[in-house]
Amino acid sequence: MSAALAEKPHEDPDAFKKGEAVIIVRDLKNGFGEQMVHDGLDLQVKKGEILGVVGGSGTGKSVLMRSIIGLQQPLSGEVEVFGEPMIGREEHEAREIRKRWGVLFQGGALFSTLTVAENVEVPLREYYPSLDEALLDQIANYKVAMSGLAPEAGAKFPSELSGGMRKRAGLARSLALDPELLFLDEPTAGLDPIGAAAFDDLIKGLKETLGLTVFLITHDLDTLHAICDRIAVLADKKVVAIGTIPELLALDHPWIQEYFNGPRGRAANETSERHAHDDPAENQKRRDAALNSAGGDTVAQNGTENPGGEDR
Ligand SMILES: Nc1ncnc2c1ncn2[C@@H]1O[C@H](COP(=O)(O)OP(=O)(O)OP(=O)(O)O)[C@@H](O)[C@H]1O
Repeated sequence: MSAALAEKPHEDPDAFKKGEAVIIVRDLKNGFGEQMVHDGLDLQVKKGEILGVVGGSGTGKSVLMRSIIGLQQPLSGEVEVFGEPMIGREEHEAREIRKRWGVLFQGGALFSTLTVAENVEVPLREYYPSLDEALLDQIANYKVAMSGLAPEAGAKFPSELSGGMRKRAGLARSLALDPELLFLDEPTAGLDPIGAAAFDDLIKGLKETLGLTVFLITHDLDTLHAICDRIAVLADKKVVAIGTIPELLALDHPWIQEYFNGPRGRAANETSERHAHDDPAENQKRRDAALNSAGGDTVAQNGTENPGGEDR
């Protein structure tokens, strides 16, 4: 689908064939008191894609995610996930749909009095109360490993983790129920560049191996270049454009031009072009090295904080 400035109130409802769109948002309106956050927002997320959601601070990216997952009651509009209407559903119906997605909130949103493994077990206990303790532990350990944490991390409390480890622990919990769809709210915010690149690789790897669809809110230009299939731009209370980076760059929209063509945007583009010409084996080595030096494993093994790097 090519990028288009959404001058009309509704995105093309036939943009994807039936069943191809995992999320459909139509004519969404959200507001708080006098302030309208969304006014006629349309969006479709295609099965199997990583959709990056960008926009200036306060444009309503998190409110959009909260509306889709049912934590924010919109003023009006429609939200469909997996072909199921979400607004006004009975709790027991919504629960069955919720089971099919995982969410990583900005700070990880871990329970501070539970260990990482116990945090991962929370959704398992909620949805499968008859699972025995041994199986719960086994599943939790598996999810901890999938998230790139060392086995020792499962027994740690969130306060004993670095920022990078907390993100991975939150990711482990979001994977607990084998989701088809992942919501990630600024997953690389606050990570040093190496840790952020390793996290990007982890998400991309999970998407490819598990066939996940990913709704990814981010400000991180490197993430957009490295792993997003398409990008939706929020501005003026709606999705003003959606497409690949080259498609967005072809648009004459001041925020888009400033964002992708400003100094940071150009630097991210150059980095991604450089990596596109890398040898795949070298890329793998780079990823392994990044993973080993990222906050995650290092901290899990020696219990010390990730030696600081600047946030990206
Ligand atoms: N519960 C709430 N009550 C009142 N206003 C809210 C509430 N939640 C969000 N808002 C307002 O809605 C607007 C959009 O917030 P949101 O958190 O979605 O922005 P965002 O695009 O995710 O921003 P950022 O990039 O800074 O995280 C903001 O002006 C915010 O103050």
